[in-house]
Amino acid sequence: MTATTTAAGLHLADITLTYPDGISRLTALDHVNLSVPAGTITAVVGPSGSGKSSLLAVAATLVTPDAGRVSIAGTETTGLSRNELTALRRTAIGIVFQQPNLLPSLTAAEQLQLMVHLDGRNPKQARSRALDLLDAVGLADQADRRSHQLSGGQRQRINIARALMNDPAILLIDEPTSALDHERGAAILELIATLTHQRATATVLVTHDRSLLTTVDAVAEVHDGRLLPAGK
Ligand SMILES: Nc1ncnc2c1ncn2[C@@H]1O[C@H](COP(=O)(O)OP(=O)(O)OP(=O)(O)O)[C@@H](O)[C@H]1O
Repeated sequence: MTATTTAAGLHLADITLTYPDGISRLTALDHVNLSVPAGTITAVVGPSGSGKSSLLAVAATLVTPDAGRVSIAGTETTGLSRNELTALRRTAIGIVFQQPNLLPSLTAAEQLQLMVHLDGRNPKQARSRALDLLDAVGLADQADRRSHQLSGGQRQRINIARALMNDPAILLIDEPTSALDHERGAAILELIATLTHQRATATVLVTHDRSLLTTVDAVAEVHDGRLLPAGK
């Protein structure tokens, strides 16, 4: 791996995160190190309450850890202002939440175009980019349908396409298959792997479904806030 590739990915170094817990504090992440090179996908697995969502929130720069460093596509986030972090999230990080949260009044293409409008950028190319991405997730023929006319799997594909609208270097995905049956879940995982390799994103995927882990490049197992040695 070259130094450039290392810088281009997502790097968490010696992360500790605690939450207030009565008179003491609960350690949610305990000296966690995780490196995800560009163009690869790492699955984060572990029991309920082990720290998976906390790890995703730190990687997304939504939560500041007590200690440790987060590097996003070559940018060290320590010391950045709130505005700088917001800008970094908009340009470099795509987040796919468990629930698609699509707006009922918008068509599939508009759900994606909205990302560009919200960002205050020129919307001229938004439509063609939205159509390209819908094509990439296998929904080219659904661009003008509204969310209630789509299946759960199709909505999750839109959710993923939407996270890619700003061409992020880092893609963070929380339980994308929890609402789907095994076959549709496997298809979504295949899609995420393909997009990760094609678009060279550093992808982190939180999942409970270990049967889907054959599709990923690395598995990070979290127990009580600690990362077990990397495996696959
Ligand atoms: N905002 C918070 N305040 C206090 N404690 C929290 C907070 N968020 C999470 N925790 C605690 O931190 C630990 C890790 O939680 P986290 O949500 O990261 O686990 P998880 O592995 O994502 O769990 P699940 O699979 O159930 O979603 C748990 O003990 C949880 O109770």
